[in-house]
Amino acid sequence: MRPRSSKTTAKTCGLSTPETVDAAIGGGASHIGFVFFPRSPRNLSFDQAAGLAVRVPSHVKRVGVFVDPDDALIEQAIGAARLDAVQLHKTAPDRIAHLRSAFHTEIWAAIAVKTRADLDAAHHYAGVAERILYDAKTPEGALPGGMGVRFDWTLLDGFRHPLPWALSGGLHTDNVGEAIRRTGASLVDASSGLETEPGVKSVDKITSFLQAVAAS
Ligand SMILES: O=C(O)c1ccccc1N[C@@H]1O[C@H](COP(=O)(O)O)[C@@H](O)[C@H]1O
Repeated sequence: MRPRSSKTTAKTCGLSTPETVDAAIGGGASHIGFVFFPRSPRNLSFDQAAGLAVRVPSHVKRVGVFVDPDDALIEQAIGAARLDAVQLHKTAPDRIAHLRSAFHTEIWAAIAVKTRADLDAAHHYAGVAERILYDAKTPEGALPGGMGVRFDWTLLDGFRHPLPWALSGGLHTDNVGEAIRRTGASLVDASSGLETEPGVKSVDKITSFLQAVAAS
């Protein structure tokens, strides 16, 4: 059991319809994630992202999810979806430093976690990212996120976080309360746990997830 200084907030990720964006906003999500990765079943075109982004009020932050993106993708996505932050998977610290100085945007560095040693990568992002996202390591060849895989939350026990952080990987309505109590996360992030099939978000699952976070 870990102490928390304030209520936990939630990012609902991989949204692709107006109904699910509205459900996330109405349910109290602090962040909404839009995926820009062609291999993902949640990938958005710039036009789709622009249409969804206009529904999001300013108190809810728009986060773009990328896998080692090139500059052109980031630039177009930031413009289309009016992103407040970018979440970068499999992106080296020097590359992140470049993107940060080129685009002056808030950066979340995703760390893939399976063992305690994996956490040490977080230290390489101090000074170049605003937040670490601890996500589960997925199987070789699979998408680096959005797979519903969780990691052993006890690995975070006693770890000295170099930056503000968020917890993700396999979270859903039935385990998010325990995840928050166990880790003390102040921000949690879920994607596939809010779906009926890959890429198809459920309004009911989004609503119950956000209720579980609020009740924790
Ligand atoms: O959601 C995706 O398709 C995705 C693709 C590539 C990188 C990250 C992706 N999603 C992120 O993965 C984590 C965990 O997802 P899940 O809850 O385990 O399904 C989450 O942060 C998503 O933003």
